Amino acid sequence: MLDLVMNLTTYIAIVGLVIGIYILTRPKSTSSFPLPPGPKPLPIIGNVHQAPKSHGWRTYREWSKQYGPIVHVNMLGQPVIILSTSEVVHDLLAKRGATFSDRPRLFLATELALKGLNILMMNYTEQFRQHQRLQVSVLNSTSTAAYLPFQTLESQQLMHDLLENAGGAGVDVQGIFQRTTASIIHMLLYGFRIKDSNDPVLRTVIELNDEFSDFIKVGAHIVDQFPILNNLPGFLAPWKTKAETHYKTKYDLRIENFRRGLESDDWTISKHLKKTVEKDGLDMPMDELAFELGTMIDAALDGTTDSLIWFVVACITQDQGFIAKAREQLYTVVGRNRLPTPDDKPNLPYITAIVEEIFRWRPAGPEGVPHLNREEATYNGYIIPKGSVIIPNVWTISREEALFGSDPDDFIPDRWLEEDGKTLKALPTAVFGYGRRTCPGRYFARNVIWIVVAQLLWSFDIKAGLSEETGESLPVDPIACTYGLVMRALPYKASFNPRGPWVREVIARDGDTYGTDHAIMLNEIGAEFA
Ligand code: HEM
Repeated sequence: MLDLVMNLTTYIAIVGLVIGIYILTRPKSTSSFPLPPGPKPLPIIGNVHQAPKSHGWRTYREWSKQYGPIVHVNMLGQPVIILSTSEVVHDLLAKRGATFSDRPRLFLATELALKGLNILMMNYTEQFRQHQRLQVSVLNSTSTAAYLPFQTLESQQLMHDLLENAGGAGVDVQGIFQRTTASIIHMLLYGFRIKDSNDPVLRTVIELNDEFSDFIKVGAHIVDQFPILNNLPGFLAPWKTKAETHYKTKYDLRIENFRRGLESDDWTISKHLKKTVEKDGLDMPMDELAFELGTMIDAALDGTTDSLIWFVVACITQDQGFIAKAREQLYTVVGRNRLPTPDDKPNLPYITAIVEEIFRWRPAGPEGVPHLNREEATYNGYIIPKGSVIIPNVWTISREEALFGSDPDDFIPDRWLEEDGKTLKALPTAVFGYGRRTCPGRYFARNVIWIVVAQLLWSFDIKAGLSEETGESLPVDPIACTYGLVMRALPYKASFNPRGPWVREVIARDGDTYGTDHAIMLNEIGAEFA
């Protein structure tokens, strides 16, 4: 017991000493401009005592109401700048991209970036730009158009799975939607489909994503504020083991998937990008390329699936007539003999408006992905110290009343359409980030979500699931969610009942797609790339 107390005392003393030295020797700004306003800090610890323990975006919204669109907080000496309007975030992250495109050093996440193995957390270096060029070559609007047939196929499979398994009392929707998104992206990258929501590859990706989401929380790990603590021996720095275990599991998974992608008989994005690396003579080890592909898997899976799961929450809790409006357009344009397809998109603007409203109402990443400024900057009379963690406060930006109206917490797709009901308004979407770091997967994500939303509304009445015991509707809380890099709705049950006999007929004909020869589809995509 005494040993334990001694160890703890020594630990606290060493950590305290290291922090003290760090604070005293930290470089100070000499600018005469003031810092942006924010909650009043205490000496040394700054605003640590006021920092939200979870769901930070809710506190940031309150702070933005109190202090304005640029808020400064001090986390043990680390400046954090929270941006809360579309104008401010564009001015800094997009227009001043040369300064504002690095990533903060969030130790657990950055450890991988330093090894060249975490693209999301890499600084905006030449090494990062090489990866970005490769990603954009397979995710731009033209390339992603080639994936539409496969995305449609998986959406049909989803309709089939829901028809078979999710009627009556309903099911927990998470696994079914995760399988759909995971299958699309694994098929394109590695050549295999995911046919079961308990598939071990899918479960491992979800677990790693959840862990990473925790690593990347701003202010959650003391080593982020004091990188110097990383020099402590392993037994005093438990985060090192955590990061190492995460890294090893990720490494094995990514290398194995990449191998499968390269050995596939058919065209895959793995093979395509390996060829590009070789043809262009890029200096990129193959494990780094495997990690680039893995970043696409992680990014695609969470944001896309969670947006779909929030859409189901909107159908259950927010219907002020949007479902009827969507159906009217769907049945006029598509009829009852087939499922909607991407070819219908120009004639279904209301579905496009619904997709934009999902991103606004429940942005998958409500605190955005943090940036960091590599130079001191001044803006609107304030100083933004070099090395500040910049948080694009996506939750609040998506609720700007001047842009979206006075009812920003409600789900109203109509706000995206001009009076003619056909033309989409030029309103900003915050969910995909900003400037040089804007999400390269946005075309891919929009396409998947559009197809699934159109087919779901065409096929099913979507309601809350029923209690097995009482048969009563189970409550679905529209704000209950996880906290991390992404905001996932807490598990809930929903039921999907076909709208009529025509749905059964169409899904019986087109729904079960596991007999389809996906090799032909992949090779057609390959031919388009060639
Ligand atoms: C609704 C779905 C999605 C959302 C909400 C989303 C959101 C984001 C955000 C906010 C960022 C960081 C932007 C910034 O730093 O300013 C990002 C980066 C990224 N996304 Fe997405 N994303 C989605 C889907 C996808 C998909 C489908 C893919 C790939 C197939 C993808 C690939 C990436 C990659 C590779 C990055 C790293 C880029 C960088 O660090 O600069 N994302 N995404």
